[in-house]
Amino acid sequence: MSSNKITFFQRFEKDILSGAKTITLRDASESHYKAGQRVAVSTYETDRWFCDVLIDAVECIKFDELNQIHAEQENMTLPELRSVITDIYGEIETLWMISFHLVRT
Ligand SMILES: CC(=O)Nc1ccn([C@H]2C[C@H](O)[C@@H](CO)O2)c(=O)n1
Repeated sequence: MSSNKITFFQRFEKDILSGAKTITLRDASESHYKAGQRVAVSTYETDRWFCDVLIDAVECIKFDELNQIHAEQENMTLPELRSVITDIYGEIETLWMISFHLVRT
């Protein structure tokens, strides 16, 4: 089912609001977002809304294909990014890269 909402861990809020983070990598359960869709963003921990984003693209990517560019788009180092993903999803092969930009209101 399509959803006009996405959550992020609170620790990423600043990076999203500053524009430093422009992608997020999710599992198949969040592969339903579509380019052009406006999505409300809230914290995972308390469901507090903090911005809207516009989805630019949703692309399938393998964990082993993650590179320095993806890390920069996540505002992390590549080892940090790999570690964050493994902490959240365990050993995962297929990810969905959701590219987005902030809607300034
Ligand atoms: C519930 C859930 O899975 N929430 C998530 C998943 C991922 N993220 C962030 C963490 C990294 O920056 C990227 C890569 O997965 O996306 C998140 O904030 N919340």
